[in-house]
Amino acid sequence: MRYGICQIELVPGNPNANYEKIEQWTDMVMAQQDKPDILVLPEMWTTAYALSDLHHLAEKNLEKTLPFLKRLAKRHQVHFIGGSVANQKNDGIYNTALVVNKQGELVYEYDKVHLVPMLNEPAYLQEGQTLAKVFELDGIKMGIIICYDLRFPELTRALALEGAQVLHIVAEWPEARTSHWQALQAARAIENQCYVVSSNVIGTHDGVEFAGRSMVIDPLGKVLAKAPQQQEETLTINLQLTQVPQVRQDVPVFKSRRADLY
Ligand SMILES: NC(=O)CCC(=O)C(=O)O
Repeated sequence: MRYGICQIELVPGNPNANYEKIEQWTDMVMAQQDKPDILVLPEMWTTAYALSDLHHLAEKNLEKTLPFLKRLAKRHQVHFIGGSVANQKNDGIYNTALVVNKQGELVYEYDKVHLVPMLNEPAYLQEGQTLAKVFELDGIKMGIIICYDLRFPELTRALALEGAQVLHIVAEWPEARTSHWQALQAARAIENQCYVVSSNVIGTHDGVEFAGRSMVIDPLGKVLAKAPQQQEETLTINLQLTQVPQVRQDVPVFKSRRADLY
């Protein structure tokens, strides 16, 4: 499966500018001879962290982003791990991730369950109430979590126990905690013996500098690709996804784990 991973600088509080950026990026990446099968976008990519403006910027029930991604998916015959967006539901605004397949169908939707206090999310957003679940693209079981979720190993373990072979992390992770960003992704890959694919942003907003360094890590924890800190970048990489069963056989942590004790 060939991946195209988006690392960009967002325009905070300006969804139209960000839709335009993502459309241009998609058209550019899909114009390559060796086209990706799957594209990965970052967290809150329509608005960025313009939290105090979300009451008028958040879209209702994905009414803008879903048709937008469906249109691009069908135009280019490509799957989207569609990052996340500020999503107004009946009882408040959620940080909602979405996955759209190349037929233009919504495959999966997930509301971030761990809101990040360090970026003040709990003051503006509602926390999701449903555990992240596995979805399939081209017959491969996968999962998606959103940024701060990375700190909670239980969430990724639940996805791995459901059979996820690839974990996607869509993020706006700050530069101040870059060492955590890198170490935790490697830890999730190693302990769950799965691939980790992440998309982060660059730039600075409201005094917070973002870390970039979007990554691809294999099930042994080896970094296969890494974007720089302060540069827009597209990571393109072929993942054979054959390594997971072999690694799980060689180091059988899923057989050795004591589900009877914890
Ligand atoms: N957008 C986020 O969830 C940021 C997470 C973060 O800053 C951290 O975990 O540290």
